[in-house]
Amino acid sequence: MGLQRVVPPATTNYSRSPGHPPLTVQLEMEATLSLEPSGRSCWDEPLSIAVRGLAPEQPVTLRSVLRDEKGTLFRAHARYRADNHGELDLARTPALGGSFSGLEPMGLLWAMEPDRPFWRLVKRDVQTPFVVELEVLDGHEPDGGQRLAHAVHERHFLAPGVRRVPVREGRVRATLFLPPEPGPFPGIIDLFGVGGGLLEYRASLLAGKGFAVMALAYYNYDDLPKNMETMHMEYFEEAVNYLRSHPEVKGPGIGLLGISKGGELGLAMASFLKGITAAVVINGSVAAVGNTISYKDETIPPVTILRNQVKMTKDGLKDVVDALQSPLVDKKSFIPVERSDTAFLFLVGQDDHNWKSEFYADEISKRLQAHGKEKPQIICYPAAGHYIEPPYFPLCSAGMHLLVGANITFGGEPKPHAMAQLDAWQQLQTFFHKQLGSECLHVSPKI
Ligand SMILES: CCCCCCCCCCCCCCCC(=O)SCCNC(=O)CCNC(=O)[C@H](O)C(C)(C)COP(=O)(O)OP(=O)(O)OC[C@H]1O[C@@H](n2cnc3c(N)ncnc32)[C@H](O)[C@@H]1OP(=O)(O)O
Repeated sequence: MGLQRVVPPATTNYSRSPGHPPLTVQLEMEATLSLEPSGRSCWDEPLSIAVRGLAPEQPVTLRSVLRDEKGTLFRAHARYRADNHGELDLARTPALGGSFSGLEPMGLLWAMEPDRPFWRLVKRDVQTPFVVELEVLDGHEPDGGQRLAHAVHERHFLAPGVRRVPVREGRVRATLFLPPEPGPFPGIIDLFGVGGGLLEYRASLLAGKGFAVMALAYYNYDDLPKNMETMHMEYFEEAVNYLRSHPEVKGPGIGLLGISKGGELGLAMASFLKGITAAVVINGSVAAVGNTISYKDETIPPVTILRNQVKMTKDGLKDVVDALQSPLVDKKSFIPVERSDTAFLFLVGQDDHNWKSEFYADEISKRLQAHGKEKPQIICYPAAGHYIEPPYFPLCSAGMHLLVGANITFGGEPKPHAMAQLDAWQQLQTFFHKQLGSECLHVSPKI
């Protein structure tokens, strides 16, 4: 359902000839809220949102809400004023304040905030959509005005025709997403970070862009280890071999995508394992952190934790950005990236407070070049934090860190972080299409 009824009557003055009093006509206009595409769309797709049938210059408030699968509500609102024709198009009209201000056609999604502190928007079951409710209220009180129009929109994580295949092969625990037939498709392994489990939403969205993407669990899932102790590269090697030999995956090499701890593991895979053509690392570390990485008879020990460097923010959160020893000091913890022939793209939030992502990317670049390897591409996003997600996920700037055991700041400002997510999503697709030799699909960079 894209649009719905409503309304109080709008009053319009029609001036007749000079000398006659104006004729006042009561027009029974219905305010409508329309979304394009209507009814449903993919989570990473931009939406056109417009309201029609308002009075000229009418002040209104737009509100959005969605409920996550654990029952937490995420909400945003913004104040607007209709134009002279009683219309409001979020692509042309700036918000006057609220959860965001200025021209933000998708602000009602990316600026959402949870009603539960330190809660992050996570999609657990990609086979169901998030249902977003939007409403238009009369006036500028986000909680007060009469409801003028209302719409319900489904945001899906599986594009039409994308296939979801659970994988339980040897030790590998994963879910493979395949684009609509026919293949073969460039293959990518997708890794999340500390917390473990099997998060599928990024892989499912990316499969909608023409890639065979395997979301790979590595701990705290099914019969995998409950905790991260030693990360054995042999497990990841099995996953790489599985994907490379899949009949719908195009060879010869595959891609890796990893965020945070998943980025660190991606780097280790690209350093130790064969068959990895391209890797995108989102805010990853070049040092082993919190656990040992091992492959055959080699081990990379974790960097030292500098507990006395944990700071407290003015909001009472821990800031751990200085709490890891430099891998230039703890040299044995530096992942041997110089062994890799993989093409790298580093996506860096310059306000990452989890760890020093920009420093790590620069050190990797220096190390690769010093060994005659290809210079990696590094894209830095000012004021973006640690959790660079697919487009329109609201910023999670603080939350429980399972390695620290306390709420920490992850950094980032909502607007620049949202812009970073949008750009990063385009950049990584372009990079993978180029490196893995597929045709570049058209993607429109709009927020
Ligand atoms: C003083 C000492 C100093 C030491 C100084 C050390 C310095 C140290 C430097 C930094 C070191 C960085 C090291 C790597 C940095 C990363 O890797 S950052 C993390 C990146 N995270 C990811 O990529 C996501 C990974 N996955 C996940 O987080 C999990 O899959 C999920 C999403 C929580 C779901 O897992 P699950 O097992 O199904 O979750 P569930 O059983 O429902 O809940 C588990 C816990 O998570 C919480 N949770 C669940 N869903 C959510 C949600 N949506 N939002 C928030 N919390 C949630 C629950 O409340 C629950 O907490 P408890 O009740 O147990 O307290």
